[in-house]
Amino acid sequence: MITDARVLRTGFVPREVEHRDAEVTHLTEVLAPLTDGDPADTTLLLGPSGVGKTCLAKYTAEQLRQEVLDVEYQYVNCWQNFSEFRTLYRILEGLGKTIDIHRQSTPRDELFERLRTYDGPPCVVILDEADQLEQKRLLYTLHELPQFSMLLIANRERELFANADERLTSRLTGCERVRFDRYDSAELVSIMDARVKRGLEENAVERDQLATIADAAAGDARVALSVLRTAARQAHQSYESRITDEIVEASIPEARAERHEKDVDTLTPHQHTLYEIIEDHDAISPSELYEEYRERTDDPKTDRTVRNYLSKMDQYDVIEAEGTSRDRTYRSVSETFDRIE
Ligand SMILES: Nc1ncnc2c1ncn2[C@@H]1O[C@H](COP(=O)(O)OP(=O)(O)OP(=O)(O)O)[C@@H](O)[C@H]1O
Repeated sequence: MITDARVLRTGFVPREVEHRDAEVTHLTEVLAPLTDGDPADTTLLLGPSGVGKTCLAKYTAEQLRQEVLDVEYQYVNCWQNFSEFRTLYRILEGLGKTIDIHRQSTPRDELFERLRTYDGPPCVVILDEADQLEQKRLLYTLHELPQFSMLLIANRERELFANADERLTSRLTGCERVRFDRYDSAELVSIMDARVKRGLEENAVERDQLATIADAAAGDARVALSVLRTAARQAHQSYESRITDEIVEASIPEARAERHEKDVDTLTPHQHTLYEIIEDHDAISPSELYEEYRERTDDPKTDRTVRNYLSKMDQYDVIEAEGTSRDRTYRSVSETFDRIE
């Protein structure tokens, strides 16, 4: 059944991306100055979840690295490395510049200094979920340094600029933007089909079944591939020679639940506390939520940071099993926040 499990994994960067020619061309043009040794403009990649922003950023940077030997790229997920120190550390670590740096005691300015004095090959820095960075000074610094070219990935521009000061906002408002729309069903089918050809035995899944998965995924390739992976694994474990319709039907909620669990695993301790409070209530007002969070936490974040977390959590309701109370709570909390803003 499964001939190459790697190609079904979420983090897999395919050799060819499907249906994103215009976006690939745009990004390649943005990065073109690097082929002559010049820095590229800072670029924002914007769009909802699962539309290929991360995949295309990595793919284009990889293509460039194959074309120009003397170029580096570093990828950091700011959702997991939300503090300035952690993101800086990850970039320097990738560049082999963290010798002698102690996570507890090295001052942040020392890390910034290492970034400024970096004299290796030009480097493309991909900051995924860049809106989650708590402090945005790092963006300003990277934007100013000619050794680095930044690709900033976020769902919405508004969140990316949320706690940026005027200096940074004025720098970034003029930068390049690549916008991504949701896929339609036929596009999702061909994204899955390319993986099926490389990762599953022939005739393991029918096109109609891929269409059913695509409809359930509602434009999100991450969800579509996750359902496909769950179905293939299920068929494999049941010694089926092909994926049955029943397996497809069962895999849709299962993949959503699995995805949700993984998302919860990636929450930071503060985000986790918020998540737990929301879980404990059928509905909760933003002020009650913030109060309870302050009570449960020794070093609470500001109200604004908390709102930022919540708007991020709101995304999970898209992939959450339909109609659970948690789902509704997320929606009501973040909608209320939206109304306040
Ligand atoms: N055009 C494409 N061709 C092939 N695979 C794709 C394409 N778009 C997305 N994928 C695959 O779909 C999955 C989700 O894509 P990706 O992580 O790039 O989405 P995203 O827009 O960055 O979403 P998120 O905001 O949730 O991180 C990945 O496994 C990726 O490889």
